[in-house]
Amino acid sequence: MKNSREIALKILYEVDVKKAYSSISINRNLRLNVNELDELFIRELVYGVLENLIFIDWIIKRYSKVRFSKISPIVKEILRLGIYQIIFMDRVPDSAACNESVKLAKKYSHKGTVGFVNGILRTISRNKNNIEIPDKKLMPIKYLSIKYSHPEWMIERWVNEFGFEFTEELCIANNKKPKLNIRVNTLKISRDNLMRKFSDMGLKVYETRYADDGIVVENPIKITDTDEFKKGYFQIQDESSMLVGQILNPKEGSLILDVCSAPGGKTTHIAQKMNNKGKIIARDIHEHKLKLIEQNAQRLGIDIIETEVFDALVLDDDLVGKIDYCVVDVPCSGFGLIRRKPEIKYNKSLEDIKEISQIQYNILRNSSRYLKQNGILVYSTCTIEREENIKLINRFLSENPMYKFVPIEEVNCDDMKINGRDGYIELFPNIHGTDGFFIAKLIKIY
Ligand SMILES: C[S@@+](CC[C@H](N)C(=O)[O-])C[C@H]1O[C@@H](n2cnc3c(N)ncnc32)[C@H](O)[C@@H]1O
Repeated sequence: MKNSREIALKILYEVDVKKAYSSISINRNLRLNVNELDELFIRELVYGVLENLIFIDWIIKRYSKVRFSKISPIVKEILRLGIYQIIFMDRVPDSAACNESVKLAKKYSHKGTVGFVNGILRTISRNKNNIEIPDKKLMPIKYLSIKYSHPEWMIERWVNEFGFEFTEELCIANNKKPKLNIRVNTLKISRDNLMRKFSDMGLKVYETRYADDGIVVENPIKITDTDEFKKGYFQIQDESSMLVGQILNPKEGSLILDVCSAPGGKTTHIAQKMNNKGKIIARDIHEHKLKLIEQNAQRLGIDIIETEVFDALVLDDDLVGKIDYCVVDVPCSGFGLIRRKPEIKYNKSLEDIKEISQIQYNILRNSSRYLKQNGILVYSTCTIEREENIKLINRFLSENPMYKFVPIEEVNCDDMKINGRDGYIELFPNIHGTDGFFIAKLIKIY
């Protein structure tokens, strides 16, 4: 059987070389009879390395006699794991970190690399309190990039958009673990009653700040194994994403179109808001993902959702002018989710943002055509990139004068941190404690 470090190595290799998603690779590899303590250790190793990858590689480049590009992928992962333990994990003695890394090198690489791994890790261990990074004043972008492991192009963009201090706070928040948020299924139970049940189970819970249906769980257990989950009392969903249904605020009996709906977090919430009365057409381009909506809807006791495979980039003439509410939760760069999926930082480029924002615009333009007069459209992304958010909406409104913003009244705008009066909200992990998110609310006026 593989030990914890071997499993972490396998996951990191899959994420880096095979471009797997960390969450999917972790879940797949942890299915194999791993006990709870080992699971926590593996998660800490994997997320720790991914969160601090640029900093860790900076250290390798400083101390390695072999050029970084010449180090084989598997040896790189072994070094990264070793360095993470030495620099960030006080409870692992450096000697154990070195010895275990050497064992991995013996097993997974050729003999020649064993001495290399041993030598570099012991040198780093000796120098770990004197690792220099670029100067904050002289090279501010490089400083933030290496200290918080975000690519330079991303930092430069954010510093221009949000300023240096904000960007530093954002990077710090991006490297922190998010708290588990769940959405109460008010079709089956009230928030108070579910909180009481959770407290009785020994869970520390409190209400989400902005979302009416959300609960924060401080000390989660395997919550999807509970009877409460199986009975459909709740759904796992970040607070930011719950605000889409809250802001859409649909009337019972309406006809809703959700053009990018899988896996259905928002669709099922909207059905809940409609008291399971009316009809929701839930579309997505991927058939296998639509099955997840159907499974969730069944568990939650919802039967007003009809799923359909449909490409939102294609205009469906049959629905033009027929929809009361349209949800446009587009695919995006995902930079609001760095806390959950740190590899996002390294897998996307500036070109990807340009490309995805054109797709988003085309999806929005088609979706807007489905609204009746006075119909409402909510556009959302899980990114903080303004090119995919407010700049895109402003362009849409200037080219399509029959739509305008609707002031958002469904979220407490007296809270100075959130302002929806102009018809949109931006959420940031460093300010709101949520995923980075954008929601705009539009109406078709003629
Ligand atoms: C942000 S996710 C949607 C999340 C979902 N609304 C929820 O709350 O669970 C974007 C979705 O868009 C889908 N998608 C991507 N391109 C699409 C297209 N051209 N037409 C329809 N769906 C698309 C993806 O498969 C993905 O499920």
